[in-house]
Amino acid sequence: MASIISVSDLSKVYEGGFQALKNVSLEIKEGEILALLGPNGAGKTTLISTICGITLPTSGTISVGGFDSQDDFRNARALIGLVPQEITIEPFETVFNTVSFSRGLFGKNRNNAVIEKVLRSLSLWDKKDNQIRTLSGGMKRRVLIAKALSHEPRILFLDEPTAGVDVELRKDMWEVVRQLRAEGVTIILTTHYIEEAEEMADRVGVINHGEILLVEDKQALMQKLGQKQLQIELQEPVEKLPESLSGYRLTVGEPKTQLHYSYETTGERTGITALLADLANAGLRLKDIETRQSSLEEIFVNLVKENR
Ligand SMILES: Nc1ncnc2c1ncn2[C@@H]1O[C@H](COP(=O)(O)OP(=O)(O)OP(=O)(O)O)[C@@H](O)[C@H]1O
Repeated sequence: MASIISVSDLSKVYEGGFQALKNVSLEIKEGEILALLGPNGAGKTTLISTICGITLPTSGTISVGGFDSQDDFRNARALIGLVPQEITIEPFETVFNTVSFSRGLFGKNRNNAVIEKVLRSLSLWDKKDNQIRTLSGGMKRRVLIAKALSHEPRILFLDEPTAGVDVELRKDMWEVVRQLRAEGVTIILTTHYIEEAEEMADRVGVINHGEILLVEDKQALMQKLGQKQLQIELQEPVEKLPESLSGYRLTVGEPKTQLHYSYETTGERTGITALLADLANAGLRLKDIETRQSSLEEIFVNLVKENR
């Protein structure tokens, strides 16, 4: 697949001297969904804003559909729809007019058929005459997407599309994104949620402290990230594990009533069923069990170790 966006050696130092991006290079392929995963302050929004030409780079270049993001700003920007993190829409305007007005901002002629198609695809058509202030939070987010799509961009940026959104609505948003991809739109979304990246993306880029740590196919990355821990609470403390359990990746924790077992979520077998049976056979009585996923922070620590 050809690149639709090429970011090359991009750095951004904000006024005041803070360096938010450090020599970022990134190729975004036409038609893919790329998730940018990173903790707060990693530089995700800065990267998006710079690609969209809203923030000026300190050094480096960006090409969008072959247009330089600075020298050819208008042509580059016309290819992009941007859905910002915050909801900023005129409360008393109707849905239809809001979206139609956005199209005009890109110098495109009024085209009711396009606006209708966009609103229908986002299940907003029956709300077209409603004032924005009467919509639910989820619908307002859809209006933001509709605005971003009003000028028929080939690329859509979604900055944390599901932050603060309930589970049901999050799934809805995922469906909308999938549909857009099926229509050939290239989608870049930022997220804190591994689950979201796992669900949506073709490729995942991990960004931390202004640096891209890696960009990989989702499957390959999930294999790396797919470690979980089973924490077992025993009724009585153990000093040493019985010999019959030596085949398991099992360690005694602190206090000694705790056992830790780590396993691959992506593997065919987790070994949990056999482990629990063998614990019972060894006479160890369980009080409680709990599982936990490696946190983003732990994953980053591991990635940083691996990548330096
Ligand atoms: N206009 C600005 N001036 C100075 N520093 C800024 C400015 N905008 C962002 N920063 C800093 O740059 C860093 C990266 O911010 P950015 O918003 O890109 O992160 P992010 O990954 O999008 O975070 P979040 O997940 O919280 O949205 C942060 O430390 C932030 O404080």
